[in-house]
Amino acid sequence: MKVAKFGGSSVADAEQLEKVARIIQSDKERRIIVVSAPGKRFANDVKVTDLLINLGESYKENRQYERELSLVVERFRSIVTDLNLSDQVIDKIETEIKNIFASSEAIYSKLEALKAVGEDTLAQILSEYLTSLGMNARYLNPKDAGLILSDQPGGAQILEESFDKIYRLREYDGILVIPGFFGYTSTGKLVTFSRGGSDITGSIIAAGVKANLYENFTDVDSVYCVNPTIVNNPKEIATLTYKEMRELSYAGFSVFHAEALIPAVRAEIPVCIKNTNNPNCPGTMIVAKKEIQTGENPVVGIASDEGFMSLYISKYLMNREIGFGRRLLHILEDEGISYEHTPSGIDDMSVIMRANQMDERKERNVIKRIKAELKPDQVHVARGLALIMIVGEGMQRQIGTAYIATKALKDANVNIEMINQGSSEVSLMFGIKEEAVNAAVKSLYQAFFE
Ligand SMILES: Nc1ncnc2c1ncn2[C@@H]1O[C@H](COP(=O)(O)OP(=O)(O)O)[C@@H](O)[C@H]1O
Ligand SMILES: N[C@@H](CC(=O)OP(=O)(O)O)C(=O)O
Repeated sequence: MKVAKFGGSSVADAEQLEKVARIIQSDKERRIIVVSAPGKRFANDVKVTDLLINLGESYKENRQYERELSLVVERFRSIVTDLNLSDQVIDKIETEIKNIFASSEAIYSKLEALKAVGEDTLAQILSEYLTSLGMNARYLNPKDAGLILSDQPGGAQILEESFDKIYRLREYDGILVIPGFFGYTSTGKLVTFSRGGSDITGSIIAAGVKANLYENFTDVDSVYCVNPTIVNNPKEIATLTYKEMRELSYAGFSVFHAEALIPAVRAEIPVCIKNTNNPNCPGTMIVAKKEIQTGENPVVGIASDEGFMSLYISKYLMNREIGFGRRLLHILEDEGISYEHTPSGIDDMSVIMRANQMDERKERNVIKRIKAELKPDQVHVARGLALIMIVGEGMQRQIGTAYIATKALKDANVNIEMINQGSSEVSLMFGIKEEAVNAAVKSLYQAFFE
């Protein structure tokens, strides 16, 4: 049995959905289908999830929202019309959205429910379309599929008890179409994963039913060794290990959600990234282990991501002060801030975190508390930081990777603000200024792959 997830680009319009139907039809093993909400049809288009978020913002701020609502409805209407389906589902969307607004739930719960309308509607449309083509397909709500999630709106996580129920989906002999991106808490409240989270739903379902393969259909032929929007026609990656992909997706390979691998890894389900627009292309396989041939490039990929900041603290004799790091991290914990890395020296320590977690108010609080409680010699914040991650299991055995990387950065005239080698030696990370990212990535690509 295979679980196939189709991303926003694969379900963006009727033409894409026709391709999706052909892919499902061409392999009887594709029994469970997970879908995103319609994504962008062209460069400046707006994803349905973003249309829903805009609608929610207008509602929350008591503004007129008829225009935002009609953008959502019209997007689905054109799909339904082009696929020659009944427009029953269109009437339902409007009613459902109005019911969400009229409910007595807290505003944040209403906005969560609203965000899920894109996936939920598309799954119903696809199921109806597959049925119209003579396939035995059925829409299944995530609650009925057994997706029980933690109560963390916009960042929910799967609860262990879900998996036994999901396993029972194997018993159904037709095709199940399940909306991605959301599930329910044990008290029945709808919660979403973080953005891009349909990948996570697919992985959970694949792990739950113990699928032979989790196929993740998107709009590129494979995972490339570097972001294709930075380097033209980069090399394709045929096989990656779970560990490599986890590092790369965390560090900016947005083609696959960073949290989506974990369920598949635990159940040892291989993952294949494939192109809906070119389904005969083999794509990229993500597996538990791979043989590393002698002479093979130790680096498989170079990922980059922007939007980080660092909090720098220095204090003479910090190394002698027991509990300094713990107290610093505790201050961040109190403000609800998670951190990514903590490079440190004898008398100084930096905490690297995503900048969107710390607005000006939080920054003032954090600095005030650090000054009062830790009495540092210096404390300051630097925004506009980008992280570049060089990844490859082969790096464990290869001498000179850091040399090649630092030379490439020097050749591109890029200043390194921070270096961190992961303990597993599978990744090497550099912190640089955001404006230098493209030049740095291009130079690193040349050094390792050309
Ligand atoms: N290393 C990479 N390899 C392939 N695609 C990448 C990589 N890094 C970023 N991407 C981007 O990821 C996009 C696919 O992810 P996404 O837009 O989330 O797809 P979907 O709509 O299928 O969910 C590609 O179009 C590509 O621009
Ligand atoms: N539609 C949701 C979830 C998702 O996975 O979308 P996509 O497959 O387009 O990345 C989002 O935009 O976040």
